[in-house]
Amino acid sequence: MIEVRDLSKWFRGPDGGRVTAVDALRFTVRPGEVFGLLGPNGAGKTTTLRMLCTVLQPTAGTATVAGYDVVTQPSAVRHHVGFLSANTGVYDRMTAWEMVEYYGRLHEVPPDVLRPRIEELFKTLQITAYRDVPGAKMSTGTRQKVSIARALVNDPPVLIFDEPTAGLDVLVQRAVLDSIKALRGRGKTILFSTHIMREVEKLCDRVAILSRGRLVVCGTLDDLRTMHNQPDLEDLFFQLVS
Ligand SMILES: Nc1ncnc2c1ncn2[C@@H]1O[C@H](COP(=O)(O)OP(=O)(O)OP(=O)(O)O)[C@@H](O)[C@H]1O
Repeated sequence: MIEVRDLSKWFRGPDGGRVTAVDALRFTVRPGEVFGLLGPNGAGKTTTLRMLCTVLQPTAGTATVAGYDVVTQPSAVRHHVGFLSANTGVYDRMTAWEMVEYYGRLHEVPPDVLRPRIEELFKTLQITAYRDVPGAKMSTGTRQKVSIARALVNDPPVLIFDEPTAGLDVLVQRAVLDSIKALRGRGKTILFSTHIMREVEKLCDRVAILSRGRLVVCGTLDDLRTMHNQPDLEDLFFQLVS
């Protein structure tokens, strides 16, 4: 479960003024649900996800992830969340296996559990052939799949993905989306940001649309279409954020 209550983040802008990146956000993501965060560039999606992963400190408000407070219990949050972004680090000199194993050890996964789990993840993500290939020699798609394996290695209950399919070809995109669906089937709480409406339509149980740091609307796609009398998601998005 993810619970976000009046979460805000301000930055100091280049002119010394205040930039409100995230403004009093409120939403809940439940186990077994895929929740999509949509919004134009600069809407505050990445800042929100980074606060939930404890990479950034909120300026105001509260958030809990898997029942742990992001400000007062950051290390417990990190143990219960798998985070993935388009540029999650894959080290050039480590092989796929070494990298995922390293993160498993960091998360204190017992050795007898770790090996079969990595084997299973590599099989599901179809990267077994790359287990001994170093990061420097991997394609973008393979690097992203290794990052997914890394995010899942400790089997966290909550997954936070920032534009997980950015820059990937359609085959890898589909593999990533299928993995997300399978994770939902296992009762994971999944929050992800995207610009791709097709992904949202295929995957999201509920969405929140952000604009200039504020939540403009939140609900199921059917709710939003009915509420705004607009069957086309892209047109609806345009109507709400422009
Ligand atoms: N470290 C920072 N210092 C100052 N301003 C920042 C910082 N990080 C983000 N911002 C500002 O906060 C706002 C929200 O940025 P954020 O990256 O969260 O948006 P986003 O919705 O993820 O955009 P995109 O879709 O382009 O990734 C923007 O105005 C951005 O310029």
